Amino acid sequence: MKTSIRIGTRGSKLALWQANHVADRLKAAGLEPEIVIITTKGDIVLDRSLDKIGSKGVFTEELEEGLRTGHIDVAVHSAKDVQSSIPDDLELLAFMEREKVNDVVLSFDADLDLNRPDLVLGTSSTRRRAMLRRFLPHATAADVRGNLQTRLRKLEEGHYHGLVLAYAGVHRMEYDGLIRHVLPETQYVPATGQGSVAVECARNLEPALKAELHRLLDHPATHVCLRAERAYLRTMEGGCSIPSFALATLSPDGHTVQLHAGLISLDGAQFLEETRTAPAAAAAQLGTKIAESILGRGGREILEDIRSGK
Ligand SMILES: NCc1[nH]cc(CCC(=O)O)c1CC(=O)O
Repeated sequence: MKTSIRIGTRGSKLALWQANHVADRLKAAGLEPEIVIITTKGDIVLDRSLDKIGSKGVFTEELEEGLRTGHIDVAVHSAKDVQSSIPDDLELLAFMEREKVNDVVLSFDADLDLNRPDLVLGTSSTRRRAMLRRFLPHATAADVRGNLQTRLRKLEEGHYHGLVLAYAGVHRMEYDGLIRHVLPETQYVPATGQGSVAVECARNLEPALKAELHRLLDHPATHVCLRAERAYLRTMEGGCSIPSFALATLSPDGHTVQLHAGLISLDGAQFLEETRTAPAAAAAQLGTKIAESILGRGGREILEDIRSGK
């Protein structure tokens, strides 16, 4: 088995944190990781919101090409940014242990009151925008793109009172001191995969190496949860551009997976959600079942409205 591993990653600070997280694990096991930075379309196109760039996998395509050519051995992504179906010649070899899943509100105002009538919150996600319309209808959601550092700068410049972000990224960038509110995950249900790091490789990577990387990096409990959430998203046929949400949890004995998932209309008026449990071995079927149910209960019409730009 070869021991030098080329780890492909985007160049943002969060992406590099994730890649270093992987590299540290591999180093501790006696492997020799090397980090290779690859720029993706999502890093270049910053003047349009993500749902308007159009193609799925805006943060992953160039990395996947690197896996195919052998330029890199593994690609590291935020699990949330990985498309629900990946190409046949590639595979997700590990989902790393999940960080706390909540969304949080950051502000330079230590006393930021979410009930102030003129509240403006920065967010780039359709899911968060729709949830804000539902749970904080007086608030204005301002679109914000760019990496976390850019968003923080815009917050500092006063473009909005607060910024809604995933706790995971905030914590990894050590911005915890700016967290003013932790949004409850029962209302602001996170996006599929939020808080976990995904490791992808070519299907034909050396089998012994693949097995070793899986053993060193995969967190089985997180993997089961992501299997349920990703099956849900796959059946929803959505990328990061639809306001769907999914959060799975595994019982302490590891036998039962619970999935809370759904879809919210852009205006926040319709909030379709469902929670069910299944044996851990049936995690994927659970995701598919909930998605089919949500689609049948009006989800199909919500997606149609979004696609036709209503
Ligand atoms: N879509 C961008 C993205 N991808 C992963 C994270 C945060 C960290 C994570 O959930 O892994 C973020 C930023 C955010 O949503 O605040």
